[in-house]
Amino acid sequence: MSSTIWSVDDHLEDVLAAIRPLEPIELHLLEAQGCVLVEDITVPVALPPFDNSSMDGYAVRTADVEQATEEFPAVLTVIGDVAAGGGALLEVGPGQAARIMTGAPLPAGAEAVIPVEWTDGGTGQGAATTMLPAGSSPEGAGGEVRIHRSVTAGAHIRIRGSDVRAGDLALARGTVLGPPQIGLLAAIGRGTVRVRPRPRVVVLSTGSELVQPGESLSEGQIYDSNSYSLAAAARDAGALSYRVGAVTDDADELRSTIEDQLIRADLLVTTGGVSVGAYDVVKEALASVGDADEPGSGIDFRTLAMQPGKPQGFGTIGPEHTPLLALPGNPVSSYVSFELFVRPAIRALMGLEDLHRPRVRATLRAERALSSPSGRRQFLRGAYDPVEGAVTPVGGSGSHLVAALAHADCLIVLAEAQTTAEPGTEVEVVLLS
Ligand SMILES: Nc1nc2c(c(=O)[nH]1)N[C@H]1C(S)=C(S)[C@@H](COP(=O)(O)OP(=O)(O)OC[C@H]3O[C@@H](n4cnc5c(N)ncnc54)[C@H](O)[C@@H]3O)O[C@H]1N2
Ligand code: MOO
Repeated sequence: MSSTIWSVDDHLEDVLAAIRPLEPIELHLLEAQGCVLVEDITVPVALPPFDNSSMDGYAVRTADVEQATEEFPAVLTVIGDVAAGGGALLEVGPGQAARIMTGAPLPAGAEAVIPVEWTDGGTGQGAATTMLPAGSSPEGAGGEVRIHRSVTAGAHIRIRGSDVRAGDLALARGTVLGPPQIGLLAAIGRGTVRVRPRPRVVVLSTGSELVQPGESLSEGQIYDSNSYSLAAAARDAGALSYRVGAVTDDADELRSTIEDQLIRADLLVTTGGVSVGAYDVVKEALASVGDADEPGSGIDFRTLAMQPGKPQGFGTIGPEHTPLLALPGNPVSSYVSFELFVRPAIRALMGLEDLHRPRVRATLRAERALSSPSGRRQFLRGAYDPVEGAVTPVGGSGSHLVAALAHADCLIVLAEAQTTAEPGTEVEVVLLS
């Protein structure tokens, strides 16, 4: 570890400078959720593809219903049914109506649709509330219908191409595919799209004291929470995450585990073993994984001007120069480090433009002033109140406070030069959700 102290911003810049967006691949729609589109998508067929009804009702010619009222209904002959997805179309002539279902193609001759509630539904009674079920006349509607209201041409009709027309740009490259975008792609018949894939992120924790949840603890042992929180955080950031349970403090074992994992990793994250202790195995193991003949490879261990998260390792390893971030072991330190450095790296691999969490200014709501170490940017856990634009600290500054972290939804940022923050003053807040 060099004696230089790095700023949070310089470290982030170095991390992002080493990240290249992943090569695009063709994915099925649902697998592309959350991914960035790398092609412009043109509409091949108009939406809707044909003029169709927006209501269950009767397709009519407007001249036939011009004078229609409930007292003096227009009486039309029903020539049959048009159902959504139906085949051969009917033709509506003067004095005629076709019973039509929502989404069904408008038959030739018809100019508007009268909702069934504005008719007697063919019953000869008063206003209908619904159509008679098809089961009661399987051959389709016939007889007469009494129409109680007039309509103008085009009423209750969705015109072909009124949503998008063939040749329109459906989605531009660079679009992030959320549920409505995936719906549009499906609606225009696209089954697959070219996107940057989700990065595969391998998370492994180190420490001989670590036991997997569900097993029993012996004296001096603790449960491995980092590999869980960070695997979940990686998934939350958009990655496919692979959690590797804790590796003991043995440099050879760690090196061989990392080498084994490289095959399925676009990014590796380790926690623990980066400080100055005698068993800080990550530093020991990773000092020699870089290829000495390859410029830029290898892991650099640094001290950052931040709290928590002071010791950090970063570099690339293996034949593919896979980026690796070695985060400190304290649970809050590893989580905050993930938020600040790993999450943006995952998003950069995905080709997203927006790499960072939103930041807001909020009024500090606290019983006493907060203190922060001089020369280090402090990230305290907080609860943000968007209605009041206020933030309340949750727990203290200790980097072992996992329970407080679980009850926080933001980080309160105190700048390097700031050693106190008085209640009622404005502070910077990073929103975590
Ligand atoms: N003499 C010094 N000691 C320490 C310094 C220092 O500058 N001088 N820095 C402190 C800071 S700050 C941090 S942060 C930690 C970083 O330590 P390591 O990255 O080497 O992490 P470990 O020693 O392995 O563990 C630290 C702490 O976290 C617990 N831990 C580790 N992994 C997990 C896990 N997967 N799940 C839950 N908890 C975990 C571990 O048991 C330790 O309590 O160093 C300080 N020391
Ligand atoms: O940097 Mo350590 O992360 O202060 O606890």
